Amino acid sequence: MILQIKNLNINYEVRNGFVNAVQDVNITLSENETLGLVGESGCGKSTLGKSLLKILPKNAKIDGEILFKNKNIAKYNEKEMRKIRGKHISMIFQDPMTSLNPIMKVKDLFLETIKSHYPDIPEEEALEMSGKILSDVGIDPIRMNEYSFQFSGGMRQRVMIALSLVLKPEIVIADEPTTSLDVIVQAQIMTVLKKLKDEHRMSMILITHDLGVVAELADRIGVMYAGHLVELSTAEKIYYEPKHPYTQALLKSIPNTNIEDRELRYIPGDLPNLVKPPKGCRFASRCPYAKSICHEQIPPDFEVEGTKVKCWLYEKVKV
Ligand SMILES: Nc1ncnc2c1ncn2[C@@H]1O[C@H](COP(=O)(O)OP(=O)(O)OP(=O)(O)O)[C@@H](O)[C@H]1O
Repeated sequence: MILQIKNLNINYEVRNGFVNAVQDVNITLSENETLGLVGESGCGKSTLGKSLLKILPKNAKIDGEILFKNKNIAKYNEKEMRKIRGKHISMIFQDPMTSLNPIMKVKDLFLETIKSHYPDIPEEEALEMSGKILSDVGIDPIRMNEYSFQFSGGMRQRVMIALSLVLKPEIVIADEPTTSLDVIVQAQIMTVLKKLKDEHRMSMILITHDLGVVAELADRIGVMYAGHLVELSTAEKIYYEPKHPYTQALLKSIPNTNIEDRELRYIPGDLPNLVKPPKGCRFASRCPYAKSICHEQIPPDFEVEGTKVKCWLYEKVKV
């Protein structure tokens, strides 16, 4: 097990209290595994992803354990975390336009990243590493001498992926890596990411609001709703035997490619206010099956046919 997240709670301090963005989340990640993390905007996916690198804003407070190779990095200070970031755990952000410094040549972006972990590396060697990973993502190494603003959106995202992978981290966290790109470029980028992930035998956490994006890539999928991990199972079980009413609704809301049935189904209602979250299940007010206990008590994680599901409907099945 490369990563174990235990009882993770993340609260943002705001003027009127705390936003409970992540509550009591437990997840494990194995070597070479891809875990998809899905849910609609505001459910806490990015907060969880960023907490693993401790790059949350100052008003965020993390409780719980984040065990990376059995060491609790949740307790690490900034200096210790700097040794982890990029080299052991790296992140691909959703918008390469803002996360790549446009006034640096691409080769200098690589040199900066490599030298921050290997200060004594000869420049020639660092450039060779950079050229190799750039060609792996389909960019001619000669373009290292250009600035990132000279690249198209899809090419910038390839540069971003190459930069995140150049130090061969054990875990890469990809946060909506293709959201800002058109569908064809999205597919190309995901193919590159999958190929490199397999070649380098990395583990990946793929964060997205789009269940379709994780369909082919993820081994397991975690579904988040309003700060709770409501369901966790293999990708197959999530698609073919979804257990949580929210997962079921999310699957129904995927636009159908069949022209005859092009109805996009929305889930009625809104996400709850996370400053004053509901007492029980956070999906209860939108759930067609809600019973009284759902409004009163947070469901535990029930284990049903190999799926972890946080829902009172499974109370009688098995705890
Ligand atoms: N800096 C912050 N201060 C206060 N609250 C925040 C802050 N950042 C995020 N939040 C809140 O935390 C909750 C989770 O946000 P988060 O961005 O993790 O969700 P998300 O699922 O990744 O959404 P998106 O896909 O839109 O980024 C939301 O209610 C959000 O408003």
